Amino acid sequence: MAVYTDITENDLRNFLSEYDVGELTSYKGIAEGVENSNFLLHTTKDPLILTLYEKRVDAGDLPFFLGLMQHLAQKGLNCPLPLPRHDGKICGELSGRPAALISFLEGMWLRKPEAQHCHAVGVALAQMHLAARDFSITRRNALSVNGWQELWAKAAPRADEVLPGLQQEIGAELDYLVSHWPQDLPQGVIHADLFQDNVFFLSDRLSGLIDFYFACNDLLAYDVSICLNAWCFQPDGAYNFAKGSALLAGYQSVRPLNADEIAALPVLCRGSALRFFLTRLYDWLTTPEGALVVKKDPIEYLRKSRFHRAIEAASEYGLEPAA
Ligand SMILES: Nc1ncnc2c1ncn2[C@@H]1O[C@H](COP(=O)(O)OP(=O)(O)O)[C@@H](O)[C@H]1O
Ligand SMILES: N[C@@H](CCOP(=O)(O)O)C(=O)O
Repeated sequence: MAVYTDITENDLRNFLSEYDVGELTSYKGIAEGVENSNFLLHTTKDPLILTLYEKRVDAGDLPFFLGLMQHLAQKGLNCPLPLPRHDGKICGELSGRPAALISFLEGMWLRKPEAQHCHAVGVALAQMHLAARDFSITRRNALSVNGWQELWAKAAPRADEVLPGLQQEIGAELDYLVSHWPQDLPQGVIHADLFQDNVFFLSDRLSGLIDFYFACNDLLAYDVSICLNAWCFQPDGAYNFAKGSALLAGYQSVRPLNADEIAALPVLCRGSALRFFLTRLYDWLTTPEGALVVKKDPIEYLRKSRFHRAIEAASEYGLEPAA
């Protein structure tokens, strides 16, 4: 459960008095998510999500995140819409944290997605990339190669506590990525965390995307690699070629990858596997016992990283040859 900051009913009512959202009838902490504290609010009007932004979210980035959601929604993408306060601002403060109200999105995330869902995710990711092309604010990816090095510097001394030999293995992988990371691929705004829990479906239809709090400007194909890692492996760790193929075909049906992006896919997948390994490892080592959050397993992403190191060409991910 991710509720790091608790709120009192009184403070919440004061916070809500800045908005035109009706009267609060109930609220509860949401037992999902890792990064921020989320609450589901019921009011005499529509249900709402209240988010209190926690450690990895810099308050200075909120205009980017919340503005991006507004921009994407205006372009027809189904994502939560931040609500404006009476003074026009879309962010306030609650229990000492920056806080915002966003619209409630109907749908459920899929525990066992199939290839058809992966296809829909590929389509939605490419649509997001295109819809964000004229978004005017930019944000550097704080969790790209430099950010990985910073995280690793903090986690490396204790890495072998998690698995003997990790310090040597990850050090070598990071060195490889630093010297092979692609620079000249198409860039734009990426979601950067489009995992299963951030994509809602109603029945088999994709109904919306949430959680734009890692979004940033980076290589568009890197976002594809994040989705391959998040959506296309089986619980036993095996890569699912049919899902990978479907996700890539869905993406390419909206935004075809160019030859350089295709050639770079294996190294991008190595990078995104390492990125999630490192944040999970850091959290694994630093989250206090008893915190109300389910820690995610770094070793899942170590296995994915190893898998990608053995890949020689993007076709092994299920990429259809160009027509
Ligand atoms: N706009 C929304 N509509 C409906 N549910 C939401 C919405 N935003 C968040 N949630 C719920 O809260 C959970 C955690 O949200 P998320 O943004 O992923 O948190 P975190 O940033 O902490 O990872 C989601 O899995 C979902 O259940
Ligand atoms: N997707 C990341 C963790 C971030 O969690 P989210 O709830 O914000 O998606 C991971 O799996 O490591």
